[in-house]
Amino acid sequence: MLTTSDILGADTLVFDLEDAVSLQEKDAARTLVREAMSFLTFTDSEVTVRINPTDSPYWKEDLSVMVPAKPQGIVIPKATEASVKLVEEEVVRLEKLHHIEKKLFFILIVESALGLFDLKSTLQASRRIEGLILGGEDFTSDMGVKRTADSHELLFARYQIATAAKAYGIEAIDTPYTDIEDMEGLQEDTRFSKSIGFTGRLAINPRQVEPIHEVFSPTALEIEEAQNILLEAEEAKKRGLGVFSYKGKMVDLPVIKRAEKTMASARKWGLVR
Ligand SMILES: CC(=O)SCCNC(=O)CCNC(=O)[C@H](O)C(C)(C)COP(=O)(O)OP(=O)(O)OC[C@H]1O[C@@H](n2cnc3c(N)ncnc32)[C@H](O)[C@@H]1OP(=O)(O)O
Ligand SMILES: O=C([O-])CC(=O)C(=O)O
Ligand SMILES: [Mg+2]
Repeated sequence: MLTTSDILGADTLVFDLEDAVSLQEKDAARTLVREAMSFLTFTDSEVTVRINPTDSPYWKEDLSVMVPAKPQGIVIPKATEASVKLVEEEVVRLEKLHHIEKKLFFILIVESALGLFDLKSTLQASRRIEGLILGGEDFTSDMGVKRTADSHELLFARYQIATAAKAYGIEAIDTPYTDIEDMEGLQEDTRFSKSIGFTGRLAINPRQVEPIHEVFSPTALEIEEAQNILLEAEEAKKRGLGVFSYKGKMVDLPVIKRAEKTMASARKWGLVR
């Protein structure tokens, strides 16, 4: 999995030292990831490492082995204000020790009821935070509820995470879709994620990468609509109008800003120049 990971088309890779690794394999996994990072070159995807949580005996060793291997980011699971501060303190120490100039970024996984409640102070705990992930499996386990196909048990958490990420100008990344056979279900559920403000989603299997990208990239129709709105807005501006109608619907500044965001996203995806 490590050796082929760079060609899977993911924006960011997460090499996992946490819950996908059994307790007796923790040391071996750490060594394996370090070796992979020293021998392989990663050109198509950013590389991050998910360390173990700060209430486990593994996280310090994870950092002391991984920071010198220079991933671009660290994924902090079971994130709280206290755990983010602990990780940052240790990362700062290790970056100094190894004379590493480029600062690692953090992506947090929020996956407990308390974690969700304390989001604001957690997000204020470090300036390195670039993304927020909902960890749906741990979250429902902490809540003592079942994970269901329609995910109603995640609704409140999903809205909270998407809104908090937006408030702090960082990426909102949705929990993985765990049925790796159901591509239609993945896309339908991911369309919902996008509709409430998520900007990306974790993939647990290579087959999920393309369907997720398809949902998050703007459609041809969305691009055409945004282009038309921006053209009409130019015309309206010339006529001194702050508000006008497009296809019978009101267009004012927020709508124009949304069209600009769609075009920026389309450019980022390479869909327009
Ligand atoms: C709740 C949480 O914490 S989720 C996050 C932690 N969990 C994970 O990261 C799980 C990652 N995913 C996996 O381990 C696997 O995809 C499983 C167990 C879900 C399914 O495994 P499989 O049935 O073997 O998957 P599948 O048959 O689709 O694998 C096809 C190929 O993709 C590779 N592959 C599968 N998952 C991944 C992955 N996450 N990353 C990179 N490569 C992968 C397989 O090694 C296989 O490669 P090969 O053809 O060269 O042998
Ligand atoms: O990070 C992930 O892949 C998701 C996770 O931990 C969880 O759902 O508990
Ligand atoms: Mg988890």
